[in-house]
Amino acid sequence: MKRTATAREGWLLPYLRKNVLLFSVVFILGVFAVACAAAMMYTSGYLISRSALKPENILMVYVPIVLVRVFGFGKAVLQYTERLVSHDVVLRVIGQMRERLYDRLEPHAATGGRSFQTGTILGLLAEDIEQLQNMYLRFLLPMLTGLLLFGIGIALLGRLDTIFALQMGLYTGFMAFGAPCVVLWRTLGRQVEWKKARSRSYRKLTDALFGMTDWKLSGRVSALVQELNDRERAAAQLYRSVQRSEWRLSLLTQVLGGGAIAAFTIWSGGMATQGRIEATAIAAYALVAFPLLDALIRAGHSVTALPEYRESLIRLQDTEQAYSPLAPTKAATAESAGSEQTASWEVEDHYQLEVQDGSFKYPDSQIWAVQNIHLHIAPASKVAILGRSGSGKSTILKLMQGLLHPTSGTVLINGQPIRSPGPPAHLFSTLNQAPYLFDTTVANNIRMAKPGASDADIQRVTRMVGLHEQIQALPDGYTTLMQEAGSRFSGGEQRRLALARVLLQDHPIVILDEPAAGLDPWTEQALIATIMDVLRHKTLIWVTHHLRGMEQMDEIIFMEQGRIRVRGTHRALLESDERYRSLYRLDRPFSY
Ligand SMILES: Nc1ncnc2c1ncn2[C@@H]1O[C@H](COP(=O)(O)OP(=O)(O)OP(=O)(O)O)[C@@H](O)[C@H]1O
Repeated sequence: MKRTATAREGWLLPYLRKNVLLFSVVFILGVFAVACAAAMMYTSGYLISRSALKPENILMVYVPIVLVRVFGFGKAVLQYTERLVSHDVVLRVIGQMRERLYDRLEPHAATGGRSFQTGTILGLLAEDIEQLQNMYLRFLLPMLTGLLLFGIGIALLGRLDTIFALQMGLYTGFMAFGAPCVVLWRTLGRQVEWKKARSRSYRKLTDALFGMTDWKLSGRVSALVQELNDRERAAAQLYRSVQRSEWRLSLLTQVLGGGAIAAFTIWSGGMATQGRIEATAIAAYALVAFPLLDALIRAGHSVTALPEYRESLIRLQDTEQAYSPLAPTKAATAESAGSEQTASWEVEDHYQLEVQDGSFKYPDSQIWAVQNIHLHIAPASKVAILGRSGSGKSTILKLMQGLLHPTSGTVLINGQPIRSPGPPAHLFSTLNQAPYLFDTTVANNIRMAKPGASDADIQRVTRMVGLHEQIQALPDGYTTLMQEAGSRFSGGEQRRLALARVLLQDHPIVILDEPAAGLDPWTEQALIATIMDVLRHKTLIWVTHHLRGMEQMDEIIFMEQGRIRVRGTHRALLESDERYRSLYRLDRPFSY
């Protein structure tokens, strides 16, 4: 519920609200730091003028001397503290944002995800969220400080000379905000284009890295490098053009700032001539403008980066939406409305999965991915889902895990309809054909499934999957480094290590997504035998194209174009279904 509200409010407000106290402290520190700088310049100006009048006694300028030191010291301390607190709070916020995005993406990673583009995701996690850090540090906080000081400065000046205050208000207002807005308007298109080019570059680069072997085999690496270079160059050209506009803006504001100082000096000279201020205050008025104008210019400049922040925000919101579980059916929503009782899967040990007349259509598709599915998977039962590519096997898995919600019909766990954000992650483990082994020790690779697991726990599961002796024989036993992507282990051994992870996790339902694909028949047979043996007490849902091991399943479901074509035990299907029989013959030519 809380998560949904956060998603609705976007990526800025919830974090501002959550850390309002710390943000207020940063804002107050920022204002006081500039105020201290202004006070130091004012007293310095006064001190210079007073000293020029040759005071008879040093004691006559003693107080301004002390004040200059106090303000100078105060400014440094306040600025340092403001940086410290602001970075602390912003880094916390960035951490929370990355966690939020990760939570959204993680469930989809387990099942392959929807249009999962690693480059886009890396770009989001690294660059876009980083941009939002700047949004707080370089835009929001300086802008608030700048506006407040601008208001106070003009109001104080207005007490001395209303006309001059109005003129300066308009002049500095144009300098600080008007000129950057003009530059923003002129560079808007190029900024958006640059941001998109960067994002495309990220995508292309990660795509190229993943397919590097194929690029090498096709002998086209130099063409790829050339294309990547061209993209980078085009993006850099756009960036340079935006930068040039910003440098011009910088020059313009510095010149206008110089004009403001000159105007102040002339005005304060006039005021002193009229006897409305002391002559010693002329320099003070001229100097006090420096830090104030500086804060104002910084605030104004931050406006030019707004399109970048906006692009990052849009991309984050789009990704969050694309990876959120799709809206539950009206029936499921009505059933769950107002019921705050604990879902039964949170309290029971045995899990029963049901799909009642489930159908699903992807939002951008005209055809049903699955239609009128009825399934009942009892605790510890073994069910295989077979079918050609595109027949709807993965969609059923996603429906059962709550990653998708049926367009019509219901999915239940222990009699409770699954509703957003889906059943807890500790219900399902997945064993697939490409487990990733990280470049750390063998023990750590297994322990990642359950971070607190002891060495004895790890050895128990490696014994179960038949790898203990082999691991012990490695140069450093369980602390041997895995080497890149587990290259010291064969394909079959890598799957066994992944099976050890699944055993350590000890979740009640295990999804086997072609875990033996690509292995030779003997290794495949041995692996399947181990899987069936060590996971015999768990619910198994096995998605496969092959029929090896089907004898051991309680039910085989044969999918075709999103529907269940036939179902039954291996023996029953062999007897009754010609298609299944011929497939079995093809798959296992020597055993039938
Ligand atoms: N994100 C998506 N958007 C639109 N259509 C989709 C999407 N994912 C799958 N489909 C379509 O839904 C149907 C079922 O796809 P699904 O991935 O469930 O099949 P599958 O049996 O798991 O295939 P495979 O064995 O190749 O993984 C297919 O027609 C597929 O094109």
